[in-house]
Amino acid sequence: MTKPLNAFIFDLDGVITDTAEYHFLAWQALAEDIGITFTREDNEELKGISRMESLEKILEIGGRTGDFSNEEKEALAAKKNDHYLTLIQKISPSDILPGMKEFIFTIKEKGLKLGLASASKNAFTVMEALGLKDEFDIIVDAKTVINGKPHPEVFLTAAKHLGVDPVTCIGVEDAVAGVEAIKGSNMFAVAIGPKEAFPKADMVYEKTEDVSFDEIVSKFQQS
Ligand SMILES: O=P(O)(O)OC[C@H]1O[C@@H](O)[C@H](O)[C@@H](O)[C@@H]1O
Ligand SMILES: [Mg+2]
Repeated sequence: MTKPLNAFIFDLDGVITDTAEYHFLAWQALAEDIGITFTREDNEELKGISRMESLEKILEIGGRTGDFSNEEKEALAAKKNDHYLTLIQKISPSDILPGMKEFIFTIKEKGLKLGLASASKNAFTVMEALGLKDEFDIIVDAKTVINGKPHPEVFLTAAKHLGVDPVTCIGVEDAVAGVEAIKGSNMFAVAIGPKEAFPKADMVYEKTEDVSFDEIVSKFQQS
């Protein structure tokens, strides 16, 4: 008997579009403003992590934990978000990462459900700009859940809204925290990025253009 497959649940930033780069640029500018050197390597740890948690990590990197009041931290996070919103203003459907549009439409053609599980409060804005908002059956973002990734809540909420059992879902992520959230939800995890970064993923593709629907489904069936 083949294992039932009902849905694919995607992360957004860094999987469907390269907003991960814009998050990095906006954080880097903010870090510089407060005298902190923030590198691309540091940024890897922030992928999938909420806005406020990301700020805390940056302050930790710069040895400035405790230097700012809660109000000041809110203001810093708001400043980063304003910058990020400026950077994403130009996003259009041409910014969908290579192979992802075809992948998403194959999933739909096969009659499977599509969900989005994003740690971003800007997920709807970005999905709208990409022209993908109405293609997804459910979008769950950071505004609708209490616990951020690596907690499984965002993936479990998406599965619940889709009316499917998490074990019949495949999650797609580019963040270590995200893969942890998928596995914590009892879903099959596909990671995008360097193989060595994702020991917990069921499958890893280095780049989005390498993603193969048939290969993923076959590995899922064998799992
Ligand atoms: O600040 P936002 O848009 O709510 O995003 C929160 C987080 O969203 C995640 O999707 C990104 O991977 C993180 O880098 C980002 O910090
Ligand atoms: Mg991501």
